[in-house]
Amino acid sequence: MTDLLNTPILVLVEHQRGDGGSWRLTPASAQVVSLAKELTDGGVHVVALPSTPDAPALGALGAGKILRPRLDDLAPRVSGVIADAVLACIAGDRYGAFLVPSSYRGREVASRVAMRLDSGVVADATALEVEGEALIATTVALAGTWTNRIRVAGALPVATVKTGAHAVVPAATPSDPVIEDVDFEVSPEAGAVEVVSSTAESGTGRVSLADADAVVVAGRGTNGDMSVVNALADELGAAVGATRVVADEGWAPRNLQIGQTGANISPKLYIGLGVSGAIHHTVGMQSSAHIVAVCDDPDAPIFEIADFGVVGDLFEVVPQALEAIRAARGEN
Ligand SMILES: Cc1cc2nc3c(=O)[nH]c(=O)nc-3n(C[C@H](O)[C@H](O)[C@H](O)COP(=O)(O)OP(=O)(O)OC[C@H]3O[C@@H](n4cnc5c(N)ncnc54)[C@H](O)[C@@H]3O)c2cc1C
Repeated sequence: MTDLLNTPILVLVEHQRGDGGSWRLTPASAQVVSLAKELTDGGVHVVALPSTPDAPALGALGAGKILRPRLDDLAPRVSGVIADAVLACIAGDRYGAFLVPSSYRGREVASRVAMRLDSGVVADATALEVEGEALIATTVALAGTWTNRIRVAGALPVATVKTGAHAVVPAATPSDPVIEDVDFEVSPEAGAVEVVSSTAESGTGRVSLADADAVVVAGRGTNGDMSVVNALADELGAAVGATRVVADEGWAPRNLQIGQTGANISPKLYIGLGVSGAIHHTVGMQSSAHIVAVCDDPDAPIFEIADFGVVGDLFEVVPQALEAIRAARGEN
């Protein structure tokens, strides 16, 4: 059981467009708000960027206040602009910590905010607790062989939290969060960045890598045949990921690459198909809760971190697995 802070925690939350075009709180943000609630009895305030934030979802999680920076025509894609907005929000109260989901932009904003406040920052925390009045972050390193507990010091401890590090926990008493508009000045360095163009990636129709509870990952062993990977992902409602080899070969888009030079994921379930488990890949998935591997090489390093491994040809194993899943669901 963690000690508690007695000051509010500020969380920068992310939204995505839902059905009908309204802004919906992302699952990763809901997880961080739930985690923050367990670390303080001073309440949780959030910084939300859309003009119509998802107040019902934030209320269900017990957030007390929604701070809405006046972005007007400023670009929310520029991390310097968001850091300026967050700093203005922080100035309005005495916060005990600032937390952000571990997205690419989240890490950038967190480090900018920490630098401007001369505070410590930890990226990709898999757990947070309070000891006395100190925030302690847990991170994993070196292919999951090391766990670090790091005390985050400074005026306002800052941490980015990995997706899947905490469950979404509805508040015992839902709130009706107050929405407060916050004016802020854009710093010269943020103002010096201009978004020239911005193009939405065409959706795959699947859940995104960042928000997925389950991810099926294609390795070189697929030899470019993504059909089994897609079939298993669709059966499980999972996202599809890829190793760098698969992205390099053009068998999957680059934004699906997981690892040192790709995305960092920690879903409840990771399934690697024809993935050897090179360290450059495993650094990006080693904190997944359950790791399943199908690979024909019994000496592949993926089996050292797998909870469940099958040594075999993925083109024989996956169809059998699909049949078994459908039979268990009574679909056959
Ligand atoms: C600086 C740097 C950064 C890198 N960044 C990344 C990164 O971000 N992400 C990343 O993934 N990699 C990265 N890499 C590359 C990384 O080192 C590995 O080369 C890569 O992860 C290997 O991908 P793989 O597992 O798909 O292929 P392989 O290592 O070739 O493994 C394929 C496995 O599939 C097995 N197999 C073959 N056929 C079948 C079959 N029919 N059924 C079952 N199993 C089969 C093989 O036996 C083998 O074990 C980086 C490398 C460098 C140098």
